Amino acid sequence: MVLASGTGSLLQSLIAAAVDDYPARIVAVGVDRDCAAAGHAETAGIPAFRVGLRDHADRAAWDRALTKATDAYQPDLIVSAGFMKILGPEFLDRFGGRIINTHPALLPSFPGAHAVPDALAYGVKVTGSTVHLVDAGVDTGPILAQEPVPVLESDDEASLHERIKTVERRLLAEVLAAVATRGVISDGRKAVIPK
Ligand SMILES: Nc1nc2c(c(=O)[nH]1)N[C@@H](CN(C=O)c1ccc(C(=O)N[C@@H](CCC(=O)O)C(=O)O)cc1)CN2
Ligand SMILES: NCC(=O)N[C@@H]1O[C@H](COP(=O)([O-])[O-])[C@@H](O)[C@H]1O
Repeated sequence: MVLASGTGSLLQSLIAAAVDDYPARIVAVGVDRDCAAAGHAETAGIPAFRVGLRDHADRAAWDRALTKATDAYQPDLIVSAGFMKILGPEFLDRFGGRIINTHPALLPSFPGAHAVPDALAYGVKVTGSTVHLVDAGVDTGPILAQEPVPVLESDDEASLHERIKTVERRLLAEVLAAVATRGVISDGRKAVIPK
């Protein structure tokens, strides 16, 4: 199960990876808004659903609806691949420990929805990609994998973000396969994928 909100290039990379003997299958795609990611799911013949915040009375109702829509597919794991909403307590109660997120920075640096422009504005020389378990905080969950990405003098947000995405597309597929195959051990702060 993949959650997305945007252009869906990371979703596309997971669709391309999840073939042959890859140890995971994408059972559905959930989005919170009309976005290209939903189109990629349709093109690939993968069921997709939309649970928009504005379609619900409040955040709790949205959380409940997203949980119900996701539960219908009985996913073993959930991947947040550019999903731009903070998952709420009902969703975390139901799927906690089984939600993987990819973040375009080296957490704990630059959490939140604007990591790439924040890193550029700060002037860091190295940023990167983080894959982590999702918890109730914002990008505070136990880290599963990280990889550095250099920031070039010539970079703008688009060029830097694309270079980070190139790493994310590979790293996310690798981490998902490892967790699907060997599971993950976490004490809530640190996480280890057994060898
Ligand atoms: N409970 C959690 N849910 C999610 C996490 C998380 O760490 N804990 N990670 C996000 C993905 N993400 C960063 O990697 C992220 C996405 C969005 C936001 C955010 O502030 N969203 C705002 C609305 C922004 C918008 O609608 O454009 C919000 O939810 O109010 C922060 C971090 C996936 N979910
Ligand atoms: N904080 C969440 C966040 O910024 N997520 C980021 O959204 C992008 C989605 O790319 P895509 O739409 O091309 O798959 C990815 O870089 C992902 O790390």
